[in-house]
Amino acid sequence: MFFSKKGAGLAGKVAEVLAAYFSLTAKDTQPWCSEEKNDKGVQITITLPFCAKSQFSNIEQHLIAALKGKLKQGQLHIRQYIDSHVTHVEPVTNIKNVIAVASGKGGVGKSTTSVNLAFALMQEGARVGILDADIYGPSIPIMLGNDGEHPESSDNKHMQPLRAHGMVANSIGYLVPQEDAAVWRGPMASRALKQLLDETLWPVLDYLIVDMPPGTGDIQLTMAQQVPLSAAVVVTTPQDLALADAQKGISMFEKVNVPVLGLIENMSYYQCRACGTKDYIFAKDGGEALAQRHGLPLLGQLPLDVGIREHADAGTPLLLSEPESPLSVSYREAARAMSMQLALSVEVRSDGKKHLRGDPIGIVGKP
Ligand SMILES: Nc1ncnc2c1ncn2[C@@H]1O[C@H](COP(=O)(O)OP(=O)(O)OP(=O)(O)O)[C@@H](O)[C@H]1O
Repeated sequence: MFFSKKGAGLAGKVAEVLAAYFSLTAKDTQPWCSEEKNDKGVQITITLPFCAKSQFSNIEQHLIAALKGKLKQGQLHIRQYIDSHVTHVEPVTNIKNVIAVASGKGGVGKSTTSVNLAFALMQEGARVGILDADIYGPSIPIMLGNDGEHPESSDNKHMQPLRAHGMVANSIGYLVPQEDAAVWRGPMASRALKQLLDETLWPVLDYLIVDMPPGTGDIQLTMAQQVPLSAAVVVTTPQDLALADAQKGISMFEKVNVPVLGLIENMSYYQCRACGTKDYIFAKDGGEALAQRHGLPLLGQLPLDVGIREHADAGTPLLLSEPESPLSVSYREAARAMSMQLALSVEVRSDGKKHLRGDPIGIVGKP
């Protein structure tokens, strides 16, 4: 068996085509491509550092067509491996990347986006969990359809995460009545988040999506500092008021040195089901302009859609109920863009996999 030098031979050519496919440079894609000679001939393996499972067959077809006869079906193997990325705080056992989903303004669809993004990442082949840090208005239990359930604990110190539709989750909403958490002061709220994060027996996860409380005040700042965030995503509507607050959200993460991977514009437009006309209820392209101003990618633009609201209220995740709908396709595009942006723009942890200990003892089943 023989592995070629990265960048040479057929693997080098594959890297070049792959670079054009993803609008990157061959320097970016060369480390993903390796070549091996065995009794079947030259075999090429591509290891993507982000999740994009739904695109594997498109990528394969594109490469075979572009490399005209040099690469054949059965010669190419595509897989993905998501690394842990650097954080300023010690990582949480078993979690490779904690990603905050934040918004400056309340009610812009941050929780809805968190849940749909989490399932979209899962459909792209990542192992994903969700943590509801919206201590004052936890809505994840309703959106996952398991409101009223409680985490189990065998030692009164650690909790098993809840499981819903293949996703692991925890939320203050599973632990205390909402009226109780609503009156907590800042330090208690941040302590609760830290406990939820540290005392849940998370299985190995590529991404833990954290639905942050809305706003950019002291509580959110403390949370952003205490949680080992690899990065953040900011959700906004295109409306001026929401954009001004989203801007504050971006600045808050900059202040605590957490990279912002991009913006998601929610409620971008409403499309009439009868005539197809698009109405820009909250103004047009505000998210795009804000993203441009900050040199950030616009990861996605989602419409105001009754289906998004209905699935959130019913606890039947849109991505699972209607996986092929244009909305689900848009969420998966946003998930791939987010995952790719993390892989390309944030450094990989130098101490590697030390914090990955396998499934914690006592955990039932796999995610
Ligand atoms: N794209 C959308 N289309 C239709 N309804 C939406 C969309 N996004 C969110 N909603 C609805 O808007 C309401 C607010 O959404 P959500 O709870 O996700 O916002 P939030 O920003 O997390 O709110 P909070 O500030 O309370 O945490 C919910 O009723 C949700 O179902």
